[in-house]
Amino acid sequence: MAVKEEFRQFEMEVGEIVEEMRSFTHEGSVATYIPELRHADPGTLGCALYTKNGTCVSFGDGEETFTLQSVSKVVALALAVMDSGEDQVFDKVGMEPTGGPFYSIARLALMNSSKPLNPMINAGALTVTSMIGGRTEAEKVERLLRFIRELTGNDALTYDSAVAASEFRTADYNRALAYLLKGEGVIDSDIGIEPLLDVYTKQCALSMSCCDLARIVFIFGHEGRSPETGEQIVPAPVARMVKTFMVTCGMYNESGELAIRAGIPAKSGVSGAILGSVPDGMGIGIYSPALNEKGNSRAGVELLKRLSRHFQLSIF
Ligand SMILES: NC(=O)CC[C@H](N)C(=O)O
Repeated sequence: MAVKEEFRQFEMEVGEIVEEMRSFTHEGSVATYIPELRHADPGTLGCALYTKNGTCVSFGDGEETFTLQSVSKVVALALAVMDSGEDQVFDKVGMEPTGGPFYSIARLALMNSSKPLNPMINAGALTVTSMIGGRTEAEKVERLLRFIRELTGNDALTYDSAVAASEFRTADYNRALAYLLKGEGVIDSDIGIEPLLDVYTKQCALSMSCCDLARIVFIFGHEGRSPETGEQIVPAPVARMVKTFMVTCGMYNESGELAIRAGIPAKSGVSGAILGSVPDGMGIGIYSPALNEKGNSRAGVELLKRLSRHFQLSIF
């Protein structure tokens, strides 16, 4: 009874915090460079917590669905390392934060070697996606879907084809990056660059709710094990590596500040999705599409900071 009461109190406090943070949605704006994303309602703020006893509780607009966008980079990284091996992946992609924006071409072109600095920027993510197992575009997409369904426990999960097509049509920066990387021999995708962009845009368009998001990150926070069966979905060292990238590069050039102010390994996407991992604790999934100037969810970042302060969730 006491535990139940405690949990109810906890739920109430989180609910209040979410509603308090909603005011920050007015300070951001929805991404428009992927045309389909501009339909999102900027006032939305949802959150879900996947807790240790295997239940998921959602708050605010937590039932809404949205696309992963760059949050998918953590999923793709785990999968590419599982499929192609750590050595192969990090032969092509570095491990260092950039301090620059996620889409930067200039940095890549100006470096001595065109090896992308890390897997969380677009150049690195395109390279990582090329190393997901599968001989054809369809096989790679299938591989991704199988993995994401395992991570979320949601067999119906798929990508939003309108968002994927919208990004594929307008992906000029990513197209430029991918061809540059191919020219430099970093990407040697046997499926070709256009099919690779097709896989990448479908990966970014994987569509889900905050609870799905929270379950994914819960698994990364629990050494890669399924919350129900304990089965190893992601090898523990891979889960640890992914979380470390979340701390150093997950929020792009806001990663340092978030590490100090929240101390929660997190990854964001331009849809306004954020996942946060509290080791041995909750998986946090957030959705709020109004973004700050760094491309991170304005209210989502505030919510993470506030949850961390209130419940003392910093890993440091
Ligand atoms: N930061 C992001 O979420 C970027 C993802 C988006 N699909 C892109 O490649 O531009």
